[in-house]
Amino acid sequence: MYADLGLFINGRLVNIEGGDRSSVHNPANDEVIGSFPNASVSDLDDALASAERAFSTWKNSSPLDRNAVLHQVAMKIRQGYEPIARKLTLEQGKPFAEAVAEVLSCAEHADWHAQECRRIYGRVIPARDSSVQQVVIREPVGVCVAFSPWNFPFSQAFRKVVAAIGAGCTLILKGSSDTPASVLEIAKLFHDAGLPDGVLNVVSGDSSMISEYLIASPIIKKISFTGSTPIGKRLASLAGAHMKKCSMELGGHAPVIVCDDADIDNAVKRLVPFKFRNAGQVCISPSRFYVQANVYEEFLDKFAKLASGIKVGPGWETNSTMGPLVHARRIQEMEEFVDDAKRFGARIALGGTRHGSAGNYFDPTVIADVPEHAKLMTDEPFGPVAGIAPFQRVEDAVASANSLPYGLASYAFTTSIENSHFISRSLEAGMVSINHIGLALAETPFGGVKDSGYGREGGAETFDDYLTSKFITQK
Ligand SMILES: NC(=O)C1=CN([C@@H]2O[C@H](COP(=O)(O)OP(=O)(O)OC[C@H]3O[C@@H](n4cnc5c(N)ncnc54)[C@H](OP(=O)(O)O)[C@@H]3O)[C@@H](O)[C@H]2O)C=CC1
Ligand SMILES: O=C(O)CCCCC(=O)O
Repeated sequence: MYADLGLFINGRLVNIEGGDRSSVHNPANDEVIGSFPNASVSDLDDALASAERAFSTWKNSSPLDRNAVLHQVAMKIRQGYEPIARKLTLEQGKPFAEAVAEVLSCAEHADWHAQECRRIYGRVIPARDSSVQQVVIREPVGVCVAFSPWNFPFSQAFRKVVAAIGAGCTLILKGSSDTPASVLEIAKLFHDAGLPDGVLNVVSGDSSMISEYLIASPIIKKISFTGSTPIGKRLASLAGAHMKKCSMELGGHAPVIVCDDADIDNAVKRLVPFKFRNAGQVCISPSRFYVQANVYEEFLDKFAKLASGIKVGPGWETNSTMGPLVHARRIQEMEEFVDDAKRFGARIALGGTRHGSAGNYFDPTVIADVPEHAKLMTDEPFGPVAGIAPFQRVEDAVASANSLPYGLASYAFTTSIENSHFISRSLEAGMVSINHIGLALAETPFGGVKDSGYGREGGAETFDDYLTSKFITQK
């Protein structure tokens, strides 16, 4: 259990008990572990007023002050990550070691944004007339709203928080109803680090009501969403209707191209842990494996063998290397992927069924000879299921990789410079990782193309969506 949760508005935790509340369940055993308040319109108005009031000051804050708060948060994370990680595992299910890694990665995001927020440069444009001065300054867009997902409930919210407040914006943050405690921990960290009241506010409750109400508010100038493509399209159309800036980090269905000149052992060693990390509930999880025909059986055997060593169990058990799926409906979805692949003649090389009868556990699953038109090769599994298919020519594998409307992460393993250049330049994706897994670092841009969304989090681009350029010319 964890203490009952509240809303965090204007620097205070409110609605901690009573009122309209919803329960939070432990995905490992479906036990109730806590509850959170369902924000009312009045609560949302309080959050809007708080963020708007705070923006009038925070927009003019010194980069040194923002730098100090962000570095202080990084320090607090490194000192106090364990209880946060325990709550994360309790509500999301991932192994404790993964939860610790997720929380600690945010200390790096905080440090990166502390450094970068001092480099939000404008520019002077040489004028045609020497008596004229022309400058471009970059200003924070205003009050923002962010919706973060349940799969990385701390880090995916945190990345939005550090970008918004580092740019001088203020923020209303809503996490997933499956994992509400993690985002509240972020608000407490920033409050304790000296972030002024109202710069960061956290609400919870009915996501549809909250997003429709906040996005329509004239106080909100920008939205950021991480989640499914269907919901992303719905929110982007709402943002469009109200002319709000928008950044979307949506679904993916990451292709992996393994060429016959690849180091197969290296590929297997890196891909198996990353495929089954967080039970595959990762938007950049490798999920469509295209393996060149003459190394296909070798790769398949080694991949399935290494995956068979994964220990499925509760995240708090030290020997668990894969936890449950976040909610029960995902079990049914995994079963549909397996049944559909079998109907199309695919071969189950490992797993294929739920694990046990209690908790949302599904066995690590490897399915071979999956045809292009099978559901597993067209729809994002977002679970511990890998679809593998052979290819003859590298061009054919790239064509298959690009055949879906997704374009988030992509991977390739090859020792050929020619293959590496062709693949990395031809893949329609926001991110390409070759011969290793090197994405989602604080200093590198994270985001997609096509139906995987737009905008970037992290890297030198991280503040772009929270700033606007103002051109000033003076004679
Ligand atoms: N890109 C990513 O990192 C993520 C992608 N996904 C995608 O979502 C799919 C399944 O996850 P699932 O949770 O069922 O997906 P949903 O699209 O139902 O929910 C994803 C997230 O969006 C929020 N949400 C749902 N409706 C709205 C709304 N109208 N306004 C604002 N927020 C909303 C949810 O919050 P709440 O739970 O409170 O309703 C949840 O946090 C996966 O297949 C994957 O493609 C999911 C998580 C992360
Ligand atoms: O699935 C997502 O929401 C983002 C994945 C981030 C992975 C990471 O931080 O390592």
